[in-house]
Amino acid sequence: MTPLDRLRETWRRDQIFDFMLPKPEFGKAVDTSHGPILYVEDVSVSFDGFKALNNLNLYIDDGELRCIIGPNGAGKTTMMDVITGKTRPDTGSVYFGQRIDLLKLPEHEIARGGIGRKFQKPTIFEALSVFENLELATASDKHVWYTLNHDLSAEQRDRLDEVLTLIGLTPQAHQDAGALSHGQKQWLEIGMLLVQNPRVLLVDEPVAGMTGEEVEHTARLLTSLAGRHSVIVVEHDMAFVRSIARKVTVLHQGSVLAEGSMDQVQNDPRVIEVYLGE
Ligand SMILES: Nc1ncnc2c1ncn2[C@@H]1O[C@H](COP(=O)(O)OP(=O)(O)OP(=O)(O)O)[C@@H](O)[C@H]1O
Repeated sequence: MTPLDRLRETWRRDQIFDFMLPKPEFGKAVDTSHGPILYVEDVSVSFDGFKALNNLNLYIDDGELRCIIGPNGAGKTTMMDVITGKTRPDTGSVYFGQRIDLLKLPEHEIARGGIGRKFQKPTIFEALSVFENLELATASDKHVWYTLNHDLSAEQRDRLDEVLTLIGLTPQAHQDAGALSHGQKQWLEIGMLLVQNPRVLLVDEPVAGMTGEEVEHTARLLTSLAGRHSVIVVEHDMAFVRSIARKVTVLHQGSVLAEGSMDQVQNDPRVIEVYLGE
């Protein structure tokens, strides 16, 4: 890639990344004194009369790792869309901690305010290095050229180094992100969310298309995040879910069908009938 291509790529304007938008101040005000960090209560969403979510109730505790499974069309993506403000429910309430009503906030404020979402397809800057991608995601001034030409504070640099170690990409820090493997790109994108210190991370099918080794690395990464972040993982790969699961929620027809340990839900006859017996 020539320097001119690199410049063009850096100035690419076909995507607005959440991290380019201003950061609202409510992140630290999230009240988790009663345990949950997310309250999804009696939420229903209809598309042309079809109920994608049907009185869904879901509570995620501060710092927990929750796996969400369920057959195609169960409402998993719609649930994430509601939490992140992409879809507004017909009825119900969604709170971030006890006080912050997510239904009153636009999507970008939810993202910048502490609820990060990792889509299946990575959206990294391929022409920039791994480090520069993280640097951009960290920055408070979102003008790309400004960010890449101004020094990080010692604290920001420490956080970046910490995240590089966490995602296992320290040796690749100065490689172009475009040259990374599929799995490494996914970890970089998780890293770009982590440098913003989200309270909640929603991760959609993180291991799709990964090699066995990459799957293992992803399992270690996601389990290491629990405690400091609340992590919600939507995944169809049952071996992977088993390897990371503490508590599992099974969605079916827009509602919670079962919830509990992996062993409990795997042995639940209703779950076997609608999902695991497929
Ligand atoms: N924008 C939309 N317009 C109409 N129907 C929709 C829309 N979005 C989702 N649906 C429908 O709502 C239902 C729930 O979809 P959703 O994508 O949430 O399920 P899912 O559990 O994520 O499925 P998958 O595992 O296949 O990703 C499906 O029947 C889907 O076709």
